[in-house]
Amino acid sequence: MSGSSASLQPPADAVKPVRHPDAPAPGDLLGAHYEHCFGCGPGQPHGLHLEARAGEGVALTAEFTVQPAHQGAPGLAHGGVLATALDETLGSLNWLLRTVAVTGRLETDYVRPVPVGTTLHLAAEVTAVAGRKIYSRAVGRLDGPDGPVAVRADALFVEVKVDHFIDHGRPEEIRAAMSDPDQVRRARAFEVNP
Ligand SMILES: CCCCCCCCCC(=O)SCCNC(=O)CCNC(=O)[C@H](O)C(C)(C)COP(=O)(O)OP(=O)(O)OC[C@H]1O[C@@H](n2cnc3c(N)ncnc32)[C@H](O)[C@@H]1OP(=O)(O)O
Repeated sequence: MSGSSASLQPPADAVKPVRHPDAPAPGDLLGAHYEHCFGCGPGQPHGLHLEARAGEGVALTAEFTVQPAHQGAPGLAHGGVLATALDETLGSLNWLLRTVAVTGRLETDYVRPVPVGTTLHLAAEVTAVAGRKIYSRAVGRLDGPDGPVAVRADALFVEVKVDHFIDHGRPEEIRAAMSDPDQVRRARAFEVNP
């Protein structure tokens, strides 16, 4: 059974998403947007280390291998960790739009358990944009990109200004991220907002 709530249905005036001309080429790895991101950052020993790769249009694929640190029930991935994998994958789509946005709503269907050691193959796309609202969906499969569906999500991201992070984040982390020598990571976090 599946079906997302009314607030995840794009309104009548929603438009198709437009891939930014400077978006990474299809097949390119996106890389981590922040060293300490629990979803993708290399500086998080127990993080997901999710790797996303640009697709065609405003779509991408990602992979995440479930580690022992990600268990909920014995030998199985924790549901919150799987939601994180979906959130991170969906959030990465915003780099293809060159929009800074945060998750407003994330609805997840858990279809099959995901064992430790499994690589989850995720695919996500933006379906519509309405003003600051970005509608997207993702699916995660076992055993390969065409394997059985394990998880699904529909989401609404909301575009924010860089002030969102400056106003709400801790100054020490904001300062460190702003002085990250990796220009792409800096741009993804702070410099792409109009
Ligand atoms: C820098 C690179 C980032 C890469 C991210 C990687 C993946 C990780 C993604 C995340 O996990 S982000 C962290 C988790 N999310 C948050 O911490 C967000 C916390 N929430 C907020 O900061 C605010 O609630 C939010 C910015 C989402 C919205 O507040 P605003 O005051 O800016 O907007 P507003 O409340 O006016 O809502 C704007 C529109 O979105 C709609 N909306 C907002 N939240 C909604 C919601 N939860 N459900 C449905 N609709 C929602 C709202 O109804 C409205 O629709 P209309 O324009 O049609 O009136």
